[in-house]
Amino acid sequence: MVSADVSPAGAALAASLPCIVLVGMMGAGKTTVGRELAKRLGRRFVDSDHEIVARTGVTIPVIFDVEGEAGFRRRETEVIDALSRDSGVVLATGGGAVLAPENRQMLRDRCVVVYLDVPPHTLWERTRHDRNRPLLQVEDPRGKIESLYKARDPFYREVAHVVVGGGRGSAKSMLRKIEKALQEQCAS
Ligand SMILES: Nc1ncnc2c1ncn2[C@@H]1O[C@H](COP(=O)(O)OP(=O)(O)OP(=O)(O)O)[C@@H](O)[C@H]1O
Ligand SMILES: O=C(O)C1=C[C@@H](O)[C@@H](O)[C@H](O)C1
Ligand SMILES: [Mg+2]
Repeated sequence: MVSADVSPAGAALAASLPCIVLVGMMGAGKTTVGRELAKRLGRRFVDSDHEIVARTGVTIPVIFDVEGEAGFRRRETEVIDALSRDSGVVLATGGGAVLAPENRQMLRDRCVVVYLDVPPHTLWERTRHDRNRPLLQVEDPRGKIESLYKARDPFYREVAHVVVGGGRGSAKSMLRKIEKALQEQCAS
């Protein structure tokens, strides 16, 4: 179903690209911007975290409590495998989706992958009051974001076809940058 927000340029872009995937750290805006991007392109929006919650019927913190991070990662791989087969979606991933080599391979092979590169201090500002991210429920969440960013940035870059920076900008400005980068990607 094509929404009223879809521009002719957006529709043309959507038609010429496979599954579009957003990767990046917790708080990078994958869910927020991904939902808007899907509207602009007239695509269905899917989110691997939301799908895991829908399939299990419990929250992500509960999955981490019961099955540990390893259990959550197994579910994440299953869901990414299922969702990335649909070439007509915008897929927002969880922040750790790039950790498994098989996930990186699937995403890189099947999709156009966009890395939202947002600096740690901005990530911290956006996530500091949120209790829904188990990896940040530690004594020094700010330091944890910095170390996760350092460890994961190479994986995000490895899997990405396009890197969009400028995390201080509004969600709207991120959206514009992504659309421009995707248009360039299409033209190349
Ligand atoms: N460009 C932006 N400017 C300001 N606030 C933003 C921007 N993008 C997202 N936010 C806000 O930051 C918070 C986190 O955003 P969001 O949930 O989209 O991140 P995410 O990348 O999906 O994180 P996760 O990996 O945990 O799912 C939300 O409160 C959202 O409203
Ligand atoms: O960065 C991460 O490892 C995570 C990010 C969230 O999107 C969730 O997928 C979960 O909280 C783990
Ligand atoms: Mg999200």
